[in-house]
Amino acid sequence: MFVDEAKIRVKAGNGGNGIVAFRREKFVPRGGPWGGDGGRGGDVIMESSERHNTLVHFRFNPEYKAERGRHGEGANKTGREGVDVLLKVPVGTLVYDDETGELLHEFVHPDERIIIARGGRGGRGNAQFATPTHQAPRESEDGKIGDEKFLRLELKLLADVGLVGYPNAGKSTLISRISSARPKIADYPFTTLQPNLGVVVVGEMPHEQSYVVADIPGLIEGASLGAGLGMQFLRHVERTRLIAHLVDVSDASGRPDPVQDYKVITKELASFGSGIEKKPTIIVATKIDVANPDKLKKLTTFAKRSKKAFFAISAVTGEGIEPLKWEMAKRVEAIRAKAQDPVEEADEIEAPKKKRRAPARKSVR
Ligand SMILES: Nc1nc2c(ncn2[C@@H]2O[C@H](COP(=O)(O)OP(=O)(O)OP(=O)(O)O)[C@@H](O)[C@H]2O)c(=O)[nH]1
Ligand SMILES: [Mg+2]
Repeated sequence: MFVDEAKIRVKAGNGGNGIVAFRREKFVPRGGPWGGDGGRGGDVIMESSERHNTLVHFRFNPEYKAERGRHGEGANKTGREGVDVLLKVPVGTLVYDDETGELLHEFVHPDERIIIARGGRGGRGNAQFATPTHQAPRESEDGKIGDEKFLRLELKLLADVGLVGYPNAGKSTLISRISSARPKIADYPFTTLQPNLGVVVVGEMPHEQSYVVADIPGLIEGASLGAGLGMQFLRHVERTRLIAHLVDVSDASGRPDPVQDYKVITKELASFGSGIEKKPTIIVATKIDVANPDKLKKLTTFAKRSKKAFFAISAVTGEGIEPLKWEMAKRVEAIRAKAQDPVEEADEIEAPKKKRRAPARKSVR
């Protein structure tokens, strides 16, 4: 099970206090009460977005506070409302109350919005307490406390990029170089028996981007007919946005022609029948530290002719790894942005209202 998790604290703004004030002007000898109400505290809002696919940004920054409402002012002026805080979460995120374990919300669609912590209401100023028999009230209310919650966010990871290729092509080695996944790596085929998912982060906070890469067992000729192991795992790359097709250009592959290798695997992908072979694909030549120059040249030429993006990497020297990492980020981002074109208006869903924890305090001055 590939689950991303983050724990955060959210605090909505407290309401501003209402105040006690009386009108005092030169030609108005007994001015009435005119203390304004406090402003409402800001809410903490969560919204699902297709731009995010992991929760890593919450692990960098686990605390979110909305602004408090300003206190009321004289002349019956209501205090300014606190500014809300908006947290973007990936579609599929589950939000739990970390203290009770209760599931508060599941984001199913893009652009769903909930108030996860509600700002406190502003307190009333003394102007609001005036009645015909009580014309100079000296009472006002304090603002109410904004909600505070400890949340656990959970997300089942879906891969953005699928690594495919023959066994031993270097798929697991690549994922271990670019993410924190630590799969088993060995120089025999079918080392990977289970798919591995890794979260790749590029750039610095707050401009970082992250995406999920899936490393699956190698494919071989005849995989679609049941040879090897890889086919049953192709469903993990069925929904990815991008394929990185790794081709070994060293002599370690034991096969003479990398272009032929590429074609064989592509044919197997096509036999799976869900259009994986038609996904945007980057061709990646691997093991260039020990490349057979003829093989590398042949694959390079082929990629150029077929107008496919092409990268050559070595997991041993690190050559080409950074550019590939960024290119994948760029493409994933572009495909996400495209997918995000508004298709339908999502409903606004509000979190169930919760009882206020702090009762209104009435201050008499
Ligand atoms: N010289 C060199 N060896 C590499 C490179 N990348 C991977 N290898 C070696 O190639 C062998 C296979 O690497 P893996 O990453 O396990 O290959 P895989 O594609 O995950 O293989 P399967 O899991 O069997 O499909 C290992 O011995 C790695 O050390 C590289 O860039 N240069
Ligand atoms: Mg592997």
